Amino acid sequence: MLSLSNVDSFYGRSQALHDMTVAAPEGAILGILGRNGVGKTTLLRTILGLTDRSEGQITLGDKPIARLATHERARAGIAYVPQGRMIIPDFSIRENILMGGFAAGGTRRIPDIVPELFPYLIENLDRPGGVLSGGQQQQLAIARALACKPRVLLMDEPTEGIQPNIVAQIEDIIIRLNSEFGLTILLVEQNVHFVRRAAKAFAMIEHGTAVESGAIETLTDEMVNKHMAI
Ligand SMILES: Nc1ncnc2c1ncn2[C@@H]1O[C@H](COP(=O)(O)OP(=O)(O)OP(=O)(O)O)[C@@H](O)[C@H]1O
Repeated sequence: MLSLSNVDSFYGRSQALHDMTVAAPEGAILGILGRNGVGKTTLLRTILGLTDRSEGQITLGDKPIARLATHERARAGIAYVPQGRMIIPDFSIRENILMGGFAAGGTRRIPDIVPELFPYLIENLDRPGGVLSGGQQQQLAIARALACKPRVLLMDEPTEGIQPNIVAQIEDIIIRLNSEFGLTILLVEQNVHFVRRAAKAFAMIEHGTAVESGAIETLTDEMVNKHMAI
């Protein structure tokens, strides 16, 4: 279980999270929903210690991690698949994947799970990351995160900007990472239909705080219309 309790988080003097309390059940997907700019990315960045300052409790299992450096949180088992994927275009696929291992100080090898999930990447290890399609870059960003052998994956809008016919493949990978490989996943996602299909629990974010949360079956259309309609 990864949980945040009464967390405030800041960029300079600007407060982006307010009294955020949210929990991802062990081995489950937590869907994180809300309009643009409400603090979903900031929530993931706060878990990794990537905002300027935060207060409150963050625990992974029974271990408090809020005071740890970012690399120590990675070593504790948290990996990040950021919005926009952040592939290094001039690095090869191999180099992009191995960077994830450096983040956690682990072994400098491609994890066994990658060939099983992403055969295309393994067949093209020497190609530069920059020539890949959006969907292939998303696969690469996920493979890079897996290289630090995480227990928990933080995924920020993994299907955003991906060709519609490839979106279902990425969604299936996310579901497999959870159901077959047991990863706990915090999934920021605009596609409510996918969240309902994949997640066990949800948190609806508004103004930097969780205004609704619970089992996915309790996410109503009224909540979606109230907090996500533009
Ligand atoms: N680096 C930063 N410096 C200062 N303010 C920031 C920074 N990043 C985000 N913010 C502010 O924090 C608030 C939350 O932004 P955040 O990106 O977390 O929202 P979001 O829900 O992920 O939105 P989106 O769906 O557009 O990514 C916004 O008001 C935003 O302007």
